[in-house]
Amino acid sequence: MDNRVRVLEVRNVTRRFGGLVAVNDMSFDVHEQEVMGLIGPNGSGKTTMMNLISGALRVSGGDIMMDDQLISDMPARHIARAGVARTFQLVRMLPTMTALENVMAGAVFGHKKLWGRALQVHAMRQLERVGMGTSAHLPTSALTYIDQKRVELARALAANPRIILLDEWLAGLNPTELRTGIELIADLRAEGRTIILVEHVMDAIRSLCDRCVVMNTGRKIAEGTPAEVLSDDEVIRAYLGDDDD
Ligand SMILES: Nc1ncnc2c1ncn2[C@@H]1O[C@H](COP(=O)(O)OP(=O)(O)OP(=O)(O)O)[C@@H](O)[C@H]1O
Repeated sequence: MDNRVRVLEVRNVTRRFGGLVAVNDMSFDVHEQEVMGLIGPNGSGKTTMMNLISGALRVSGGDIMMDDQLISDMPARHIARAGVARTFQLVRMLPTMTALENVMAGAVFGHKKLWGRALQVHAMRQLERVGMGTSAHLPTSALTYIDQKRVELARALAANPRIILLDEWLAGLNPTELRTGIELIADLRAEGRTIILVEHVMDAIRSLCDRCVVMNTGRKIAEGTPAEVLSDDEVIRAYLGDDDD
């Protein structure tokens, strides 16, 4: 019997850009406290799928449910309030604002409204959570890349999300930073959060993901544990084809 609690249900979701079908009839579930990897070659539709979940893009067809709420009909800010937070492939922060101010801005999108001193304390806790407490008052433009990524994660956490969408959050890190990053994501799962990550770093996929959904040209071509999908013939062909491009 499957005892896992489903938090997100993607059903027959399609997204077109003019004549291009970037996401084509995708269906998958995400369970509570699971790290689910959304993987696939470049241009296979992963970021578009994340944008559909967060509401940054509207679906052309199909449904996305979170618990019993139909989120694919909601504007992005309502989806955020329902408990979905994200980081971006390219770090997006206000460079002249301090780390703390950026994280405070993130808290505003959450489902728990905080103001003034309480907001500041809450934001500071999130920075400490990602090891950035001592840099709280630096402008984000003065931070290294990994530190900017940490602040971005703290900003996502400030909304106290149930589901966190990480789009290549581990990309561009050196091996030591990568280990720290992987531990941080594992800790988030341990504290009860559900994580969907788009990732190309195979070590991270192997060590973090409970399950992976593999996309190629907008479609799901495999689903299973990292070991299962990474030994799947169609998945191997899709990745090799990508290398030939
Ligand atoms: N706003 C857009 N308008 C038109 N086409 C788009 C748009 N966004 C994405 N696409 C196209 O949709 C397809 C899927 O892109 P997407 O960025 O989702 O892939 P991806 O798997 O995330 O790729 P990568 O691993 O390179 O980030 C690509 O062909 C891309 O050019």
